[in-house]
Amino acid sequence: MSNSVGAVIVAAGRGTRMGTAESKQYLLLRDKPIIVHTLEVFQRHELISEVVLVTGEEDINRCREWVGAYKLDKVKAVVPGGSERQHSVYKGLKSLGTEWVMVHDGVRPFVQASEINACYEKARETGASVLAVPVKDTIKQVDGTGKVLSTPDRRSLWAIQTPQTFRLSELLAAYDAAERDGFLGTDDSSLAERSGIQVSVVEGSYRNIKLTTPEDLDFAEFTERNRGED
Ligand SMILES: Nc1ccn([C@@H]2O[C@H](COP(=O)(O)OP(=O)(O)OP(=O)(O)O)[C@@H](O)[C@H]2O)c(=O)n1
Ligand SMILES: C[C@](O)(CO)[C@H](O)COP(=O)(O)O
Repeated sequence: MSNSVGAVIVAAGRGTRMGTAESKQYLLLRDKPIIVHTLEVFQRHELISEVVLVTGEEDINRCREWVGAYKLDKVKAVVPGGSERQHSVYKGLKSLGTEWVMVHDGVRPFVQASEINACYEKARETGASVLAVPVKDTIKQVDGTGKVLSTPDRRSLWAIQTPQTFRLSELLAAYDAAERDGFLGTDDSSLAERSGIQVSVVEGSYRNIKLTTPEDLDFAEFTERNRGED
């Protein structure tokens, strides 16, 4: 059986928490759109044979231009997303033709090649994997009025990142089931979990942040400045 690996990179969000006029995935970092930085990590990676980019309908043309200009020839399709991340991923999965899929947020440009390797190896070994870091803060469950309900044991809590890696056919079946049941999850693993897929964590880095709020851009600029030229 082929073990080809593809990536679905989702970038169809509006970035409301970032609060910029331009969607955050298109802001420039060292003169290059953030989404291009992310795509380049997968373009350079020897494991990845195919990439599907999911964007807003109105952004498809400029994304296709960047695919050409930055020689991102592993990007086989640029497709329109949906109203929620889950809908965007689903559309991307339907356009991919590999045995394995890594789903990755377009606004996580700092993922490392070594992390992609580790995620793939763990998925081959156990069936599915997510990149994650142990939480640093104490986490509390709080009700709608601000009253603390409980303090879960931090040793069992991980902050989940992307990539999230699955057999494409299994993840597609999990997405079909979620659609059928009207289930909406905030990551891909939650759909896989409810379909009975065992998912394992791979310990990653606190640097693989999801650029979400304005202070994340300070971190991104600092990180880029200190990385120097590739
Ligand atoms: N309908 C959506 C929503 C999100 N995403 C993508 O999913 C990733 C993670 O989402 P998030 O950081 O929440 O992005 P936004 O939805 O754009 O942000 P916000 O919630 O602040 O509006 C991003 O790369 C985003 O572009 C997507 O493809 N389609
Ligand atoms: C998939 C994800 O990045 C894992 O941390 C996250 O759940 C995306 O959530 P968002 O609500 O789209 O920010």
